[in-house]
Amino acid sequence: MTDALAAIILAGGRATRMDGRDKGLIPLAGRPMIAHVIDAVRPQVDALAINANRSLDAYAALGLRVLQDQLADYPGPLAGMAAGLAWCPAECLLTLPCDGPRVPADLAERLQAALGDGDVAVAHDGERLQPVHALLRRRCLPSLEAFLADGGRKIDQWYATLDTRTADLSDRQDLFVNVNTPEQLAAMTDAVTPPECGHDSPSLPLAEALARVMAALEPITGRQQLALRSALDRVLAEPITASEPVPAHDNAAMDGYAISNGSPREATLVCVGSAFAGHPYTGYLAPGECVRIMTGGVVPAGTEAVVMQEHVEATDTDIQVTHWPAPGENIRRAGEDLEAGAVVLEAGRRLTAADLGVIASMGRAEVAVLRPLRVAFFSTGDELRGLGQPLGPGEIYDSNRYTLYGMLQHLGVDMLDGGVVPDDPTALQAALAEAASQADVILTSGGVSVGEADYMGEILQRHGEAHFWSIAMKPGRPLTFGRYDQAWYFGLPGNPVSVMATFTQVVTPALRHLSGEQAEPAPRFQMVCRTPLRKKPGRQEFQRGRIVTDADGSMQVESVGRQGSGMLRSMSAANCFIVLPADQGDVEPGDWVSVEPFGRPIR
Ligand SMILES: Nc1nc2c(c(=O)[nH]1)N[C@H]1C(S)=C(S)[C@@H](COP(=O)(O)OP(=O)(O)OC[C@H]3O[C@@H](n4cnc5c(N)ncnc54)[C@H](O)[C@@H]3O)O[C@H]1N2
Ligand code: MOO
Ligand SMILES: [Mg+2]
Repeated sequence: MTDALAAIILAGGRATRMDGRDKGLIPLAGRPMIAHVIDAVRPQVDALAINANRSLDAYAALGLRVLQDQLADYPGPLAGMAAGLAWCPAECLLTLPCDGPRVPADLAERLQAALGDGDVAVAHDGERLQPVHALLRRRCLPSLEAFLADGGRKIDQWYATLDTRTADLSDRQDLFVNVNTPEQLAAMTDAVTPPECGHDSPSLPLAEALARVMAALEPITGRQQLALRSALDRVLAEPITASEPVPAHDNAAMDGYAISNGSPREATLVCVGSAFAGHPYTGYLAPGECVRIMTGGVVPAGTEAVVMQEHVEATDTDIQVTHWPAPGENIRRAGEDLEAGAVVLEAGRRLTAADLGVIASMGRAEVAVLRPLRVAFFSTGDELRGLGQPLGPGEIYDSNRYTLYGMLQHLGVDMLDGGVVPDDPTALQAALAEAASQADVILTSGGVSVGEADYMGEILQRHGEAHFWSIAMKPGRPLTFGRYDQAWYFGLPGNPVSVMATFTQVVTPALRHLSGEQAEPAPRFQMVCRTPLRKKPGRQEFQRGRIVTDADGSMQVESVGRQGSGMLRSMSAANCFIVLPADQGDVEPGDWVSVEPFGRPIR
């Protein structure tokens, strides 16, 4: 790269082929077509943006700036180029279409070499100019704006007014192949899938997919005022502040005697009264005096310390201290638990059992929480039967709705179970529309891979908004995220273990965020693995493991055995995921691994 370069990928056109679908977002080898263009261009330029006029959120979710045409009615690529030049933070702007994913690594360099001191360099494929594959100087913007204002729409006509150079790219024919028909899409899929990677074709790291999901989601804001008990597991809508100190008074931590300040150590102290919990002693302790006090009793004024009754010799009227306490010993100070005015619990906290107690300790009977998230879910597949029905040939029972039910229940959401929907686009779309009319989030399982009965992505693409990801995670590679009407959509892969893995790793943090929760990621620990683990480098794996405690009390982890993504029993037998990084190979006994335990013992 010589001079600073920016690029704009043109996705603003009105698609007239491929059923009018937004070309850049059509899935190609598991990812939106434009993602392939982005990957190829990004290393060649200093700044990169997308020109689009619809599906703006879907484009923005790719992590790039999205620029819309300034002119109405899709006047063609020139309007996108104008938007790009107006934004262009560099001397020159590379332009290229979103539906030509096979961008050579030297495209920018070749155009730059041809540009010299001209205004624009345009690619030539050996037969004709390819006008949207161009490198423009930023100084062309006024000329372009004037051309458009005069009603100019033809790109070649505008180029004719400039110092236009030609870049011979006839040896880079792949660049000019774009996708207009399903057949071309199939051919392109083969072309962009490197044969040596096969099944593990270009994929997105899980962390990246999660970051994209989180960036897209807007937490709900509806509130409810609830009685304290009903607020368990709900998300606080506002911070809780202590109006009074807790405890309100200095009080005894032991059953024994409050002994007065300045009493000589050998003295016999006269017992002048009692301070039981709820029954304070109201007088002042003078030197040589003590008060019988019970745990929780208010410490009288003039007290130096509380001595536990095991450390005195007592008669009915006086005591002799055998182990003199340090000043302040066994006194719990006012405000040591909660200081007056302090924020005790932050907004966004999901209330635990301990939190209910803390709030109760301040005397509050009600709290403001966010409304529960409404999550609709259904299973997809012609082979699925409900429980209790007889199975026909090739049929299986639907288990995903039961694991989803369990995991959603633990997240405290309101659930709408949509049952099983067959692999039929009309029925699936109707189910999505129904779910979207009632829920904030729709979860489905199955039908998101590349099979001929995998319709979910296509339906979302036509009627909603979809991002298809091939995530470098095992199990759980295919995942669709998007929107249907106003509802967020997660299409989980059908394999039962994949459902649970993608749910814990993507859906759980997403639902927590949508619920307004300020959630911490699930904790992971390093542990020695005592069984061998088979692992091919390529995808981050979530193998099912069991944490076991040794005779000496130290924790180790072992595999639960076979790890197929259809073997749900492996999840049942496990109490943790063994999380193996993408580049990791086999694990030998004694190697350290990262472990993510399931569940939380207290919450
Ligand atoms: N040619 C390729 N095939 C597959 C790929 C691939 O990359 N290329 N990916 C595989 C991976 S990895 C997964 S995961 C699955 C995901 O498949 P789908 O999301 O399309 O799900 P289905 O095809 O509908 O079903 C897959 C599997 O799961 C069973 N299933 C589905 N729903 C349920 C349910 N509710 N309860 C129990 N079992 C269910 C279904 O019967 C299938 O056996 O794609 C691979 N293929
Ligand atoms: O990702 Mo799939 O879940 O390997 O079976
Ligand atoms: Mg499938």
